Amino acid sequence: HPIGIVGAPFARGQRKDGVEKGPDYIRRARLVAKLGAQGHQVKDYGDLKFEDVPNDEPLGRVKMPKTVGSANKQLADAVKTVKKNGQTCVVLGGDHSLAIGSIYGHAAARPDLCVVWVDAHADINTPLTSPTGNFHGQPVSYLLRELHSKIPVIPGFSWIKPCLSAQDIVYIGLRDLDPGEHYIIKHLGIKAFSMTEVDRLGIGRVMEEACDHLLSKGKRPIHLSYDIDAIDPSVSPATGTPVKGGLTYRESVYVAEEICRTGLLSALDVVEVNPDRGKTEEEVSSTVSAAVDVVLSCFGQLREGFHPSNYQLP
Ligand SMILES: N[C@@H](CC/C=C/[B-](O)(O)O)C(=O)O
Ligand SMILES: [Mn+2]
Ligand SMILES: [Mn+2]
Ligand SMILES: [Mn+2]
Repeated sequence: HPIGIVGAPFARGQRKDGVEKGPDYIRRARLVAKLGAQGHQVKDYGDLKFEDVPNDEPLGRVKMPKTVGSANKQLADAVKTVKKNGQTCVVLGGDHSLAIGSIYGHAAARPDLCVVWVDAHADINTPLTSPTGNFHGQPVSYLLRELHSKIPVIPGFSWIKPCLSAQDIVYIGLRDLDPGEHYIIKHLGIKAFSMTEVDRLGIGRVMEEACDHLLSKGKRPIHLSYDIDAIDPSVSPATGTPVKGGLTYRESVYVAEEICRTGLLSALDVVEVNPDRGKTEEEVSSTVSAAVDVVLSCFGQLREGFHPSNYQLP
């Protein structure tokens, strides 16, 4: 499939400046050229322009709801357009609150989608369970039908209707959850492979079981929402909420290789790359290059090697 790239330089889902630079740093690592070299037709739609909504009062602990709501409405429309154009959509973040718009817009075009959420965190706090009020820790709660009654009316969010059921999402990489999130995952029976399962089963079995769970009733489009903080901070330190004991570089690539192998990848978010959180140039480049390798592996880059179909041995 052809690929459509959307830059989403958004930071208002959390409090640490710099994550809005993610799209720029990933593009500067030549993502578009590298995807082209892999034989893909790539259209780069450029960066969305996000403006703070004026007099955006906090709602309890929840900060800048109108700004977050309007940015995600804008992103939802952009993602829907990319899908209507028959492209696999790649959203470059920006913080993880963007998954609200990305998944909503994707579901508008492909209502039968399922979600693979790769993250140290579950991002499933409701506004009432959130310990920080940061929206990047809440996106999944707005998308799940089963949690609809637990979400209060929020200015700027009236456009959102839940578009996912609990069995339509699988988590990989979890290792830092709040009590409310753990309660929700257990009570809704959401399939979750924390780092304990990654250690116990190995990433091979985890991917096998994750795909079996989501695709047991037949093929359907996959939305892969990849938070760079799923990967161990020794590989990707330049991010807002690093947590030790994460995916190795090899595991982070294997996840993408296996999603690619399903042939069902329909949209990808790569979020939470924050160049300002790298203590050294090397930390920033290591984080950005991990993000680029996740994308390239989602679109066919293989460690076993590759040769063009028309290759002639000289
Ligand atoms: N659970 C914490 C951390 C949220 C982390 C969000 B991230 O996964 O998008 O990095 C919160 O709710 O504030
Ligand atoms: Mn996240
Ligand atoms: Mn995270
Ligand atoms: Mn984060």
